[in-house]
Amino acid sequence: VILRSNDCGTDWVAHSYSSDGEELFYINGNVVNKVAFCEALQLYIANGCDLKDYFGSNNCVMDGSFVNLPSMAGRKLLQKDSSSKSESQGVSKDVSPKVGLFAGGALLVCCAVLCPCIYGKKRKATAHAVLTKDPNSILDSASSFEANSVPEKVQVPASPLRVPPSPSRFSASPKLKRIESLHLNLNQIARATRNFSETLQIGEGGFGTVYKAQLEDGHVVAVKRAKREHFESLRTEFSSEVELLAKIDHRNLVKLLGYIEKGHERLLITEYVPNGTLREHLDGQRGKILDFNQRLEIAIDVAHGLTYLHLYAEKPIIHRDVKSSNILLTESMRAKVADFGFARIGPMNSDQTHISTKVKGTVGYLDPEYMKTYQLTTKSDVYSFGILLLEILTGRRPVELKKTVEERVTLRWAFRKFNEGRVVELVDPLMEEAVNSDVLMKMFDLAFQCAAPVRTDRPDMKAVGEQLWSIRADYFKNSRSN
Ligand SMILES: Nc1ncnc2c1ncn2[C@@H]1O[C@H](COP(=O)(O)OP(=O)(O)OP(=O)(O)O)[C@@H](O)[C@H]1O
Repeated sequence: VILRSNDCGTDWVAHSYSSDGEELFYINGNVVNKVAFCEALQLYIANGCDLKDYFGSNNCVMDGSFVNLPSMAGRKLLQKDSSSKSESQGVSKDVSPKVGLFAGGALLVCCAVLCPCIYGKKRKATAHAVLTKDPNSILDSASSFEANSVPEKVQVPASPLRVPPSPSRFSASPKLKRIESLHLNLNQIARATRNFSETLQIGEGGFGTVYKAQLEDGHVVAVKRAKREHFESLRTEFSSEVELLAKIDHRNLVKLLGYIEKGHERLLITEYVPNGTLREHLDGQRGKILDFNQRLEIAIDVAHGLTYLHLYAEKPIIHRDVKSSNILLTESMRAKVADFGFARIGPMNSDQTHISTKVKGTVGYLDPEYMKTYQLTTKSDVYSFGILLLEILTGRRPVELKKTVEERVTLRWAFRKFNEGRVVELVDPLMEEAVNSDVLMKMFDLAFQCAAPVRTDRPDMKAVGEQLWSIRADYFKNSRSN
């Protein structure tokens, strides 16, 4: 089996058997051990390379769980310029510059499923209402989900513990593009959007209006034009991190291409993703209803995008607004995580467990521990991912306002049914396919692990991706045997 990586340049990996049946693993023609081979594969995948079919075939699974590898090496190594390849871990030095950079952990975390507690606050308001919030009143707020409409974004005052961003550990990254590389100016964008013509509007969010624009070189991009009330938060919260976000390049993350700040205009230019949001697909607004396999693939894509942000970006990045309307789909139904408006750099030192910051995000997806303590970690994204996974499986929104009180909060409703063994009843009724109940149990179990009320009970995003891969393998095994 020779596997070429299209997305990761010319490196290739291969797997075969010797004449006496022993497994052999190669990276660029060099024999390596299985651990090094699997590390390389995992990091290929974490970097957005397309080796899924191979990886899904369980070649990197030993005794039912992924090989246990040293964790956290990947990000450190990704910062190095390609000349410093000798620091690769587990892969022999002369293997490949790129594969040499790949190393990472794969820890299958099996957390107990804890009864999820729901915290939230809802008010009739526009999507971006700013709330002033007493951190002690979070528990009370659960009941105020009643009688309201769309999820709203939340901001609360900063905690006095707020820590200023630490200086970059890896300031020089010569390989990475700088944001200026797009060289766009306001006039070009005005032309490309035909002066922000209504006919080119593709969406409206709390942040502003989104346009589809064709640049002079033919590239189609999305342009987000900020509303004036967000100028201040753009300046303080976002522009300092724009450069960092612009360096991120992963197939499951919407690429930020540029940011223009001039006069009364604040524009974000991003990759254009043509096939609508995950929420629109779940609502049946985009034609064919997603089948189970597509839902599983979307969950895996999102897990990969978030793993990249948490572990492999130049600095750990916390998205803070993971939700179905921020997942965009391509024509081939690949998912990309969008909307980095709230993204923050996470803890930089190993002795720092969290950063303290304002609570931001969308009600229904917000980590209750972060809401209570203002302590933000990558596990807040894991919580939101858990809620998203429930949405993907059930088709429901995190809060279903038209349902009875007992059924209103999807996490509570699903957890109760799950514990009663009624998992099949949880599945999106629009999806007609009958999915094996063991596979469903594992998916829901994973969603509840992610949405555990305490962050230490949640797996990290990398482990979530691995569990999804293993569920995918089970799903295919079951589909084949039926
Ligand atoms: N890069 C993109 N490519 C294609 N369509 C996009 C892109 N970004 C946004 N859109 C479209 O524009 C809509 C509004 O996006 P935006 O991110 O501003 O708001 P939102 O995420 O829906 O809401 P909010 O930001 O208030 O949470 C999206 O729902 C989507 O349909």
